[in-house]
Amino acid sequence: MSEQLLALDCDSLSFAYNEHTESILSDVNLKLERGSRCLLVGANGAGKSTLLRILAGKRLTKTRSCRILGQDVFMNPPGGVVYLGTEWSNNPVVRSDIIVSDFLDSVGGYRHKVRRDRLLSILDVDLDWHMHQISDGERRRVQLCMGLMTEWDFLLLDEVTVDLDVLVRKDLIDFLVGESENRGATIVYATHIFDGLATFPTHICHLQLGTTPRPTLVWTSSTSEDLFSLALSWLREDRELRREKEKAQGRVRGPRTDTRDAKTFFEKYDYAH
Ligand SMILES: Nc1ncnc2c1ncn2[C@@H]1O[C@H](COP(=O)(O)OP(=O)(O)OP(=O)(O)O)[C@@H](O)[C@H]1O
Repeated sequence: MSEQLLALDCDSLSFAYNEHTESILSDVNLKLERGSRCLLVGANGAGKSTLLRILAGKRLTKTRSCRILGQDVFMNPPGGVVYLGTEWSNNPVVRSDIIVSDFLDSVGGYRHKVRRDRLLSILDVDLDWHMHQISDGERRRVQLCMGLMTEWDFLLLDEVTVDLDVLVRKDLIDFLVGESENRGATIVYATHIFDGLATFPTHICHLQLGTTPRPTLVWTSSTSEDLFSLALSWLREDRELRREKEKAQGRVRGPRTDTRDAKTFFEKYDYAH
C-alpha cells in the first residue's frame, strides 16, 4: 500500500455495545486507497452493519483507530461521507404524504440538479410519486437518489440494493463503478447478494465473528460464480468456528425441549396471521 493518504485506515478497531457485554468487533483491520470498492463479506451477525455505522461516525469506539481521509470518523468526521442503510425506510417521515420532488428539494436536490437528474434516470424515479404510495423498492430508489446526488468521496452501503429490480441494480452498480474510476470516490458495500457484482469490487474484506481473520483481498476475478464460491467457503468456515466457540461456552442452537404450547403462543401474539 502506497504512502499517500489512505481513504480508509482502520487499525485494530474494537467495539462493544456496552461495557458489560463482549466485543462485537475486535481487531478489525481495513485499509483502502482512494478509488477502492470494497465488498464486506460475512455471516448474519458478523458485525458488518456495526462496522459501517462506526465508519459513518454514528458510534463512539474506545479505540481511536478509524480514519477516513486522515480524519477520525467520530471526533473529527470528514465531509463527503455518505452512509445508506436499511433503517432509513422505517422512518415515518419517508412514508408520509410528501411528493418526491419536494422531498429531494428538502435535502438540497435543486443544488445538484445535473447529478440528481442523472440519478433519477438511472434509478427510474418519478418526481411526482407520493412517498406514502410507493413500493419498498421504489422508496429505496428515492433513498439512493437522495444519498448519491451530492458529490460524495466515501460511500458506505449497507444492504440497500437487495430490494431493487435487477435492471435498476445493474445500472446503479455501473454508476458506482464510474464514480470511483472517474472521481476517485471510495465505496464499502456490505451485501449477501453477489449476483451481478463480479466486476464491482476491487477488494474483498472478510468479517468473521467480528474480526478480520485475513488481509483484505485484492479482487481480480470477473465472474459472479467465483465471488459466490469464495463467500460460501468463508461463511462455512465462519459457521464451523462459531459452532466450536458456542460449544466451548456450553451453548447450543437448534431444537431443544420446550414446555411451552406453541399454539397458545401463536394465538396470544397473533403471529399466525
Ligand atoms: N444495538 C445493539 N445492541 C446490542 N447488540 C447489538 C446491537 N445491534 C446489533 N447487535 C449485535 O451485534 C452483532 C452484529 O450485528 P450486525 O447488525 O452488525 O451484524 P451484520 O453482520 O450486519 O448482520 P446481518 O448480515 O444479519 O445484517 C449481532 O450479534 C447483534 O446481535
